[in-house]
Amino acid sequence: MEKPFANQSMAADTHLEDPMQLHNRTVDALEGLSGVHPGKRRVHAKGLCCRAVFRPSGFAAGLTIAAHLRDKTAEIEAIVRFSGSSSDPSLADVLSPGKGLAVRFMPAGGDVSVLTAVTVPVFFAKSPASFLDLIKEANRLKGGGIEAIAAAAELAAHFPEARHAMAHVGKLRPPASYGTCRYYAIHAFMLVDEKGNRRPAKFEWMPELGVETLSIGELKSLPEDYLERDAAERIKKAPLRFRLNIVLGREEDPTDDPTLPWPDDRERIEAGILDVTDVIEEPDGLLMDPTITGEGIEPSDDPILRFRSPVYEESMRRRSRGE
Ligand code: HEM
Repeated sequence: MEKPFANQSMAADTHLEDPMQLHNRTVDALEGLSGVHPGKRRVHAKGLCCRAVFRPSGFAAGLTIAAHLRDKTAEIEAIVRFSGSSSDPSLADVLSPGKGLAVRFMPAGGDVSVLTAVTVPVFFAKSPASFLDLIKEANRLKGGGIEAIAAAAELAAHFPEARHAMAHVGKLRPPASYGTCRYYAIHAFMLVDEKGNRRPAKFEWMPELGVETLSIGELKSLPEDYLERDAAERIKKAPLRFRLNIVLGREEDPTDDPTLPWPDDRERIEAGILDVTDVIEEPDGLLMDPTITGEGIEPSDDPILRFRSPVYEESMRRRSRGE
């Protein structure tokens, strides 16, 4: 069966289906959160780029022909970007609620594959239109000077589909390190095997150092960019290591709604180990579009996943013009 979009971003397709340019209006609304910061991403504005190597375990070879997941003797080059979720690049690390880990796998002779993940397992909205409504509402509440906690309560009341994500965000504590977070790619993807069989799966990164957060007492003396400093210091001594889990979905598990978690007991396969080895300057034109999956992994029918492609391209277009 033809595999549409397997090796390219989905931006062009969504442009055709979207004469209203919802993605443009969404980027406008994201800019409303903390203003325009020239040259910066419209969210996840503050980040640290690193070089990494991924070593597949080979356990996923029966499930997918993806070049970076099959061969257990391979060493796959990767670029990693850790980030804080805020739209404001000057916000102190401790104040930015979620953290991100975006990985660009670059297998020799195979397709590039991007995996973006954050420290909450579900998303706030199940459709692009409701996401835009939610951001507009967040902007309105901010304009009204409502305090953060009251604003969050109001958002949760107006957007019931956001309740799981809000509950997770409410429980987040500042991490000890980018290397001590568990990161979830949230969406379902379809794994495609040699015979063309497709099955739904999710991805998550487990930190080798374990999950570690900071106590209130430890927060007092932290520099604003403590996470970047910590990562740079740790990486000088030893790679930051993460294990990639593939979570296998069952027929009844929703693939089109990123606000809903899958049950905890789903089978997990350890697909490989990522070693983050060096801090680097951000390469020009780095775009972590999650619909760039490469052969062997396809975006699912999740409308948020597909929508992210034109949004990220628009954010990239603006920031690369220095806007
Ligand atoms: C409607 C849904 C979403 C919108 C509109 C959105 C928007 C954006 C934008 C505009 C950027 C900056 C892109 C760039 O300039 O390169 C970004 C980055 C990012 N987003 Fe999203 N996002 C959405 C959903 C998600 C979800 C579900 C996740 C978690 C899996 C996520 C994780 C990230 C991460 C980790 C980055 C930083 C990527 C990097 O380091 O380059 N986003 N997002």
